[in-house]
Order: sequence, then structure tokens, then C-alpha cells
Amino acid sequence: MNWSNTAWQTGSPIYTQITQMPFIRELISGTLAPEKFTFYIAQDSLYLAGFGRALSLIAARAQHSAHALEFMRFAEGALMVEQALHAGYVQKLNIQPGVPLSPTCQHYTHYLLSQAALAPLEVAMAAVLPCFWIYKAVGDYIYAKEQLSDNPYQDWINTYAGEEFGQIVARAIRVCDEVAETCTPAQHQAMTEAYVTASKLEWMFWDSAYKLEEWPV
Ligand SMILES: Cc1ncc(CO)c(N)n1
Repeated sequence: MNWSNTAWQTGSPIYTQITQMPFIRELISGTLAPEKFTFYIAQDSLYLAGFGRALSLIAARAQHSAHALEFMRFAEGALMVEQALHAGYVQKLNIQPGVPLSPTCQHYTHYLLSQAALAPLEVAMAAVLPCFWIYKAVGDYIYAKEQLSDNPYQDWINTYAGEEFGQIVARAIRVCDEVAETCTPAQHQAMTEAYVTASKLEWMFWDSAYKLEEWPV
């Protein structure tokens, strides 16, 4: 069995819980409070800036040029989305520059950056995989469930349920599987643990937006 099959199976209870979160339910029904979506977009733009840099770090560390190139493209994609989708929304939603990272956004972004910089390469790659895979699955789930013709969050839904993002996700999974081919069971285990940790942080990210999370002090 490919490493990615094990990872998906291990992480699937977390994915299922994400689909049941109020943030996701309300995105589907179009009833999500605008301030929650605005909070999410503001934090996600900060997240994408860190995520893109984590992907660049992994590209620099990749052992094979083909994998380095893939991660450079992923990094470019993340930063382009940050600029395009978010520049549009940031204007439309009137998000002010200089919004500080929420505690969860800081936790997630810095987890990815530290894994990218310091963890064994295969673990770093596994740590960023939920950002692709869970988003694709959640995007498809929302797209399949929603019934509104005028959902205010349609642009966002289309980005992650789209075919283009699906192909990027398939490539990220493939690189992880190629790297995992030459890894030991202990390395596979470490990869799966990083995958599960990042999946939990995905859950926390939606939750923090729904709660409009603030620093306690
Ligand atoms: C928190 C989060 N995870 C994943 C993605 C998709 O790359 C995103 N935009 N935001």
C-alpha cells in the first residue's frame, strides 16, 4: 500500500470531523456570518504567506530536481492565491493591513515552517500534505452539498473544488509517495504523525475563525 493511503486512512476521522464543523456547514448553506468569513480570509492570507515560504524551503531541500521543481510550483501557487484571491477579498471585505496572526494561525504556520526547515525531508513533505489534500476534499464536499445558486461564498468554494487545484493535490500526493518508497517503517510512521498533526491544525484553523479567536492577553 502507498504511504498516502495509510496517511489518508489514519487522518480520515479528523477530515470527517472537519466536514461537520459549523464553519463548513454554514459555508454550504451560505449562512456563515460575514465577520467570520472575513476573519478567516484575513488569517488565511497570513497563513498562505507562511505556507508558500515553507514550500520554498522544502523545494530547496529536495533531493531530486523533479521534486524541487514541483515544490517551487506549489510555492508559487500558494503565493499567487494569496495575492489574487485574497487581494480581491481583502479589498472587498475591507480588511486592514497589519492584522496580527491569531494564536492558531501562528501555531499552524510556524509548525509548517519549522517542519520545513528542521524535520527530515520526508516528514516536512508529509506535514504540508493536509494543506493540499484536506482542502481539496473539503472543497469537493462543500461543492457536492451546496444547493444555492447565489451562495455568497461561491468564489472561495470554486477555488478549492476546481479541477486545477485537484491536479496540484494529486502531484503533491505523488511526490510524497515517491519519497516514501525509499523510507523505512519508522520514517513512514514519522511522516504519518506529521500528517495527522497538520490535519488537527486544519481543524483548529476553521474552529478559530468560527470563534473569532483572540489572544487571551
Ligand atoms: C489553512 C489553510 N490550509 C490549506 C489551504 C490550501 O492551501 C489554505 N488556503 N488554508
